[in-house]
Amino acid sequence: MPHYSRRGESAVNADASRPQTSGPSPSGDVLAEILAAVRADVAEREQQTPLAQVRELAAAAPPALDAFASLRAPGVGVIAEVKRSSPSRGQLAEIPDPAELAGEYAAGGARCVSVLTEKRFFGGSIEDLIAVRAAIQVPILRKDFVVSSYQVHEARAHGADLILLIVAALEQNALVGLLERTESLGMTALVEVHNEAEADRALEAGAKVIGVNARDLRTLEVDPSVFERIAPGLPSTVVKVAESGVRGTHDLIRYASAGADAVLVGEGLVTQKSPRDAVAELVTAGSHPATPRPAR
Ligand SMILES: O=P(O)(O)OC[C@@H](O)[C@@H](O)c1c[nH]c2ccccc12
Repeated sequence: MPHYSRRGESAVNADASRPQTSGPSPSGDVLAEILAAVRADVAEREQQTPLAQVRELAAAAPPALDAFASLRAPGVGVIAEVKRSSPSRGQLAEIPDPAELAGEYAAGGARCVSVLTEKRFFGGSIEDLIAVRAAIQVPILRKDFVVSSYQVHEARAHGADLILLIVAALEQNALVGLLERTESLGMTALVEVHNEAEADRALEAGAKVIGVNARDLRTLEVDPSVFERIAPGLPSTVVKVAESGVRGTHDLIRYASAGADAVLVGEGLVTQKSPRDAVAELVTAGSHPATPRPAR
């Protein structure tokens, strides 16, 4: 399988379009840099709203929607992402009204809507999550770098149904604890992996939904063959999500034929004139995959 990378996606080219807020990575490990910033931001929010208060808000929130059931429905689901910028691509879209964009995604048939809430590198916020929750009824993924249970309660308090847990960002006991916390609040965890060792850790932790990210969060390089390598080794009971690098229906079909139950798409949607039509096109391609899907 040839190495597959798109123009402008290599770590070298990516540096030129980094947002001002992040700057070049001094360590060469973008994930470590993001995690340090996220820890500082969480500590600051916790000063303002203590954990006890966020727990109460989470307990009082309307119950989470069953994202697991949505993702298991027939056909390849589309998780459409509200994504303003990224460390690899700089600013992608302004998105002045994330609720409106989410409404377009839902109207186009998105199975779930992902909201990036990380501020410094992705230009998101909890306010985006709140606004999107008020606008749509489909399950919502809080997309962030979750390192503490504070963020899990915070997500639930503001209406998230799904949470991203990145294996590369967490020690195994932290991963297990956060997964349990997510499920105890009625939410689903999308557990993200990028290689076989991480996939093993996700399964050991009890992940029911596994996302294979084609982008290496340390170097930001995208290689869609990573999904084709890892997905066949996952049990058929696990919902498989292919993350990153979907720019059109051919990418969805490629992931579908490797066993994807859903694809997570950011850049390929936010840069479109009609995000609704772009989602609908992917949804249609996913409901009649050209290649037969492997039996489950
Ligand atoms: O814009 P893309 O190539 O469609 O990628 C979307 C999504 O996979 C990407 O935003 C993502 C996957 N895992 C993450 C973890 C953190 C931040 C972002 C991500």
